[in-house]
Amino acid sequence: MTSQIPSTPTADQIRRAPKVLLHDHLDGGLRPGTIIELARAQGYDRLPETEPDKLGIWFREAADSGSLERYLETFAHTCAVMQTREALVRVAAECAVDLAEDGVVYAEVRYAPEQHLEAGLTLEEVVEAVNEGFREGERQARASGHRIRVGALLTAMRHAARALEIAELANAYRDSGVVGFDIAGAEAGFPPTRHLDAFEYLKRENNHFTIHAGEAFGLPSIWQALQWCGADRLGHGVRIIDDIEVAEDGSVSLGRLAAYVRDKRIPLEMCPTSNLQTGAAASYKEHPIGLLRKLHFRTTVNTDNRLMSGTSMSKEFEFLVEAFDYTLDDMQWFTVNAMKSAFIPFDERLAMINEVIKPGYAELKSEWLFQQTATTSDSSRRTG
Ligand SMILES: O=c1[nH]cnc2c1ncn2[C@H]1C[C@H](O)[C@@H](CO)O1
Ligand SMILES: [Zn+2]
Repeated sequence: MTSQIPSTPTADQIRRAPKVLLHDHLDGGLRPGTIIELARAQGYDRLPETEPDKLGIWFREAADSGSLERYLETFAHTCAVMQTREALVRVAAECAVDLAEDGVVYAEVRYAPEQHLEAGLTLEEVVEAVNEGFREGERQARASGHRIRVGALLTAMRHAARALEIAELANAYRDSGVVGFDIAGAEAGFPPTRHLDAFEYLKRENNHFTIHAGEAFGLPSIWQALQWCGADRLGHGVRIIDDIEVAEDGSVSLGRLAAYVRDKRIPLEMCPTSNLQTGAAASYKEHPIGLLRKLHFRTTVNTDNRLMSGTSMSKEFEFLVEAFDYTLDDMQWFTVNAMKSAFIPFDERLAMINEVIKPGYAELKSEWLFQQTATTSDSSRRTG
């Protein structure tokens, strides 16, 4: 019999637990201090604050608008300072280091190369700079005792018309650090089928892609992403809840689309705090991830934009532990789900699960078991 560890993990255990992150934007995760330094060095004078703590708060509050469109406006400042090779290398390296220090062992970090061309870089130079930064960050993390592997996802902006070009770029770099493709940006009015040529190209190339869908717009967006475009995963996908009915007696019935998503094991890249900010969910307790996890959808936990949401993988798990009483077993379930859904080869995913994730959780659980015996024998000595 496998034991179910009932304890609520502490913040320290959550941080030390191995975590896997599939949905994190490079331009949504800069350190506030880095933005300020890069802005000074580059003569960018439009930052709303020039002191790191205040700038961090400004991003969070500005992103707290309840609207995806207003949330996205804040990226003008981060993209503005990510236009040179040096800036991109630095931001990518710091991203890998910050994730590793937070206990993330595998991450797929996305960005839109087309948003980093203003100072004259080519698309290829952008990809190479970010790759160099990720490799540098992995090295720095290893030197300070953390292990992380970071793959890049290339995003095309859904309001623009460069998706095929970016898909070709992702394909060209698939053996050099880029593990897949994505589309992002305002969802309403920009359905995924606008970029069908890019998705069809990637399918012909046997390549992988995820699509932001079912975040600000509902079921039609998810349906198109899966049934027209053939997405391997859904970015957010939170609105799949609109196709699930819970009756007063607690019985649950799934519509055809929700059943398809669950039965086909389509990974949902859920980002709770981001969803609260853009109005896709009202509170952590009411976030659909609770029900979706119970119903065995292939749910994963993600950060989306650590800067705009003032979050980290550990914080997202802390919020969920608080809202749903999750245990280390639940955390491991989400983490294994995420690793299974990654875009790297199957044998490498399996090795991460068996050699890194499971042993990491086993160690944390064994600490808990020893604490239990210590507490029990202490109290039996006292009472005996
Ligand atoms: O949650 C999101 N939904 C849609 N688009 C997003 C989200 N977070 C970030 N983006 C956009 C803004 C970034 O500039 C772009 C590439 O990372 O992706
Ligand atoms: Zn996103």
